[in-house]
Amino acid sequence: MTDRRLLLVHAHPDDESIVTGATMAKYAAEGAEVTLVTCTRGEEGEIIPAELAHLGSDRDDTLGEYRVGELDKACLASGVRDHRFLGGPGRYRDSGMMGAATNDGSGCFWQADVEEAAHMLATVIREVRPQVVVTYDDNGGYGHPDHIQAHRVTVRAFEKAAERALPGTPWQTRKLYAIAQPQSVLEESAERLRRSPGPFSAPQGPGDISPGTPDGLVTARIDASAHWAAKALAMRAHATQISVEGELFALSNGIAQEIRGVEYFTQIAGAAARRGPEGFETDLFA
Ligand SMILES: CC(=O)N[C@H]1[C@@H](O[C@@H]2[C@H](O)[C@H](O)[C@@H](O)[C@H](O)[C@H]2O)O[C@H](CO)[C@@H](O)[C@@H]1O
Ligand SMILES: [Zn+2]
Repeated sequence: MTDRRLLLVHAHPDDESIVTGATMAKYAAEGAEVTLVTCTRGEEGEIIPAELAHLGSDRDDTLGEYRVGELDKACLASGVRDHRFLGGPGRYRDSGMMGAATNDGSGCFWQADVEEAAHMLATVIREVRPQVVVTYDDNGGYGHPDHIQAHRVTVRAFEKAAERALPGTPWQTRKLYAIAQPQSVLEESAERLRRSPGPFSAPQGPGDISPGTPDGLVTARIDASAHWAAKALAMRAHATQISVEGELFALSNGIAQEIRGVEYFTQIAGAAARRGPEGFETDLFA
């Protein structure tokens, strides 16, 4: 089926591969049109390779441009052929972690006018006309301001795109999903990693990885295990942010995580889902 269109909204170059890399690769490989919208260029990120430390915001401040190149390679690995930056490259700057002074920067995404940003995103939605849109939950997954803002902007854009008051042809996306990490999955993963963290530090508990999603809120389980290698290759492309060793990875905090081929979602708006015998949807387009 070639008329399936999936649009994903992520905060920084790296998020798309870490939490939805397998799902994107699966649907792209199956012939769906996959559009990725990234809200910032990740200018405030930490840098893992010492030889690239000069790119940092406290030195050359060229990490954003460098991460655009990393994202291009990651999209090639996952088969994503349509990528946009919200408002164009550099329109919104990475806000830094919650509480950082950079949260107050006038051009950062956390300070964006949500209506204005949602209008930009609604324009993309009306152009792409996706049946399915994916972004973060209202906590942004783990409380990063850019992730929280991406959720807010996407929810508003989902509504705006369908509003007749907005000039142009309305588009009602059929289903809106938030990325989920079931707490039971995180607990099992953290236990395995506590025993075998590879070359990284062992998480002390699931909370070292993510707050996670209560299992009862998870509505879709996408088994994209066949596309695990594409996800791992895409994650390797983000070398300033992610270290990959075998089936494990770590962000700049050095804490071991598993590269998972099964990814989970919570439907937050749209048509009622048809769940399978295990209580999950197994196809976002179902
Ligand atoms: C996955 C993700 O959202 N990464 C963000 C995040 O990066 C984290 C941040 O630098 C934190 O201080 C580290 O401990 C952690 O290991 C990093 O993953 O925030 C960055 C700044 O906003 C952002 O650029 C990066 O993409
Ligand atoms: Zn992020």
